[in-house]
Amino acid sequence: MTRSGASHPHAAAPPSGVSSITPFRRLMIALSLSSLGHWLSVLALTAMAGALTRDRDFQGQAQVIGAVLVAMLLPAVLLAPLAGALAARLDRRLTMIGADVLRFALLVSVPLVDSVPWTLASAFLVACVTLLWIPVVGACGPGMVPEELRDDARRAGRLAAYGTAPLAAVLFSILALIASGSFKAAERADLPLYVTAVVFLGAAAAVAALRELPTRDEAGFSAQSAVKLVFQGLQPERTGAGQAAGQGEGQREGQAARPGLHGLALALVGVSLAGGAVVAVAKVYAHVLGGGDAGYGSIAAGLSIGLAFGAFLGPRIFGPFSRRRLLGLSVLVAALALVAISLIQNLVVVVFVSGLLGLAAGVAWSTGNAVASEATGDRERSYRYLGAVALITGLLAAAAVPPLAGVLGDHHIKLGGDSAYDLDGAGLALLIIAVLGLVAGLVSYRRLDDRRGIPLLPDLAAALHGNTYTLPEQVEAETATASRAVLGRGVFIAFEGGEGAGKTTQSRLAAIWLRDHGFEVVTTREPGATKTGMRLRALLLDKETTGLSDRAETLLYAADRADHVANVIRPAMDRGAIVVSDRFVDSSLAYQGYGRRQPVGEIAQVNSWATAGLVPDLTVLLELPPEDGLGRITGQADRIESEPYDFHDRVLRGFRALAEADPDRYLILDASRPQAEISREIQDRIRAILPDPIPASTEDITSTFPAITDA
Ligand SMILES: Nc1ncnc2c1ncn2[C@@H]1O[C@H](COP(=O)(O)OP(=O)(O)OP(=O)(O)O)[C@@H](O)[C@H]1O
Ligand SMILES: Cc1cn([C@H]2C[C@H](O)[C@@H](COP(=O)(O)O)O2)c(=O)[nH]c1=O
Repeated sequence: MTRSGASHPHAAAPPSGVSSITPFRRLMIALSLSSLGHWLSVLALTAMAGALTRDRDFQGQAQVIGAVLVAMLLPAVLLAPLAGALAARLDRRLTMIGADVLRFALLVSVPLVDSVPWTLASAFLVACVTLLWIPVVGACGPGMVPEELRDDARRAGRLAAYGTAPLAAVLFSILALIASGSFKAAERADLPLYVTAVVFLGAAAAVAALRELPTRDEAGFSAQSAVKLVFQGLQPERTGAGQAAGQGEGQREGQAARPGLHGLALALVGVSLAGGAVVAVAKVYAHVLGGGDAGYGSIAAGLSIGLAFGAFLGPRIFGPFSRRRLLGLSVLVAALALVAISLIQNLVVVVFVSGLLGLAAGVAWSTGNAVASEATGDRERSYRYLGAVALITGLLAAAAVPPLAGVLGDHHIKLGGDSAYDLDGAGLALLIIAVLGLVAGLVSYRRLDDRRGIPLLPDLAAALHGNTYTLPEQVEAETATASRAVLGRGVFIAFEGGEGAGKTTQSRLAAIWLRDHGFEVVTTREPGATKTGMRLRALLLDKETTGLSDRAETLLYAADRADHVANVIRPAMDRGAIVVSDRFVDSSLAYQGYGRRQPVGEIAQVNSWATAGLVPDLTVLLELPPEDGLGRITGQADRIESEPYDFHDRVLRGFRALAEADPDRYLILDASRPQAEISREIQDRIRAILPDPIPASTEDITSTFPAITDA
């Protein structure tokens, strides 16, 4: 049984316009070229290692190629903070141009020197230079756009940095095809190296043409140790000496209370291991399957194209499906794809199944990011954490899988009669990693699953149709709950949104409309609906209240809410009234969680206790850009309204994330539209949750609908 997800009449369009800022656009061109060079250099240097070891046995060749990958990943794991600190002291333009020219020179030198040690050394040096380049671009980009476009700028940067990977793989395959038809075996790896070098030269020229680079004085450099990020996990960040001294216990409790985060780490490791293992042996595996370097490039292309599609399409296709379930499932699909890659020894099949593995990994990446952001309330930090887990797992895969393939060696398995099955070392190593991935997938699915008892297949099928699956007995129970509303159980409707979005206006309009149709309605608000609440409101919103810690603020809002539920909401609902509240728990999740960057999961727990688990039957989310909402407010801004734009922007995004995570409970509306239009949509939705819907025809016939105007 399914029910429709919340209607989304207004999908908050991200502010557009970064591409119209010429210096930023030019920087993105330079970043795209440099990133293209980076991805090409990984393929070209590993191909060179393969060419230089072509006379060695499988084991020797796999190990040298694995060593090149390790040399290219190790600096990012060990030296990122050092490189960040160094880059911050250097001139930005010179660093970027110098880094590109250096990479050009290193790549040209590799075929000229033509030795394994120099190829390894160059791989390491190219990666070190890349490490200097990355923080400079990271620091320049956001400074070139206005504050409100910073998120867009970050997204554009990530697209340029990662979106070029599939292009690089396709280009490499084409170059490898050309080289195989034109050069001797010993020289076939040279062409991709020279082309990569030229791409870096192009990136240097693009930076040289960029006159408007911010100077070195501006802040914005950040490069954290991947190891530290992984060990720190998604624990709340310690921000002060007091916290460090006194809150260890609380943090441990918080971590344990955040459901699914252990499953999250395991899922990320599982999927990165599967992807990393394919990359680690793709070169030798393609050779075993008779594909040469073009085959190697095709496997990389399959993987990276799948990854891009998965990351982009996953959240769109599986919209209403539980993200936690989806994360566990995508790890299982990636591991199963790896089983197929290891056993079906046909290059074309391997390329396509690599695409499937990439697709699953992309879905896991975007879903993992959403799950982590939801738990921490900090998208950037979650993103960095995911990147660090993928990097370290990739490094381990590159270091361990090729030697494992060599040690395992080839196996000739007799299947009875004349038939036999050949399983080479690479295939066997991939099979072992696939089994590990399956275990990680199963355990993480169990730990992450937040819809236990709901069968998976109908749930998935409903999600693909844009709906959320509901058990028949659940629907009956919900209908019965609604029916009891007029018989003594009440209905609870909350209005949420940023400052000046129109919550007070719309909650009043809804209440008038409901009363007009005979319901007992209690309108209320947070904070400050009770006597104690009014004192808390004064304390919380008074600008004289300075130095209030984020945790104390959260608890004061929760205290107001506890009093509100116990003395106003519950009693009204118990006598069957409809309660309409201007703000409820989601305000704390959005303001104190996303706005103040505190863990959303922990705030939800505190509030669940404070409200004895009360959840609105419907939450109307009024979305309005902060500048518009704050512009609507007349009079002095209070303590929260006075927070910077960034804060209110995080709050807006926080509300959206909450609504998207539970679409059935929300009605998301574009609050910039005329009041009457908004209130009409709210009435339609309220009608649907009332036990005895007010027939629209009644209104038409009797014209009882009051002419409501804003007082
Ligand atoms: N749809 C609308 N279009 C234009 N103005 C509106 C709209 N809805 C409300 N307003 C006006 O915006 C101002 C703020 O509205 P309202 O007090 O309802 O917002 P709010 O979300 O409750 O604000 P706050 O966060 O301060 O509680 C009021 O002057 C109101 O008349
Ligand atoms: C319930 C709640 C509120 N806030 C903030 C949001 C607003 O800035 C004020 C309340 O003012 P309003 O004019 O009545 O909307 O408080 C919050 O930060 N956390 C909460 O839980």
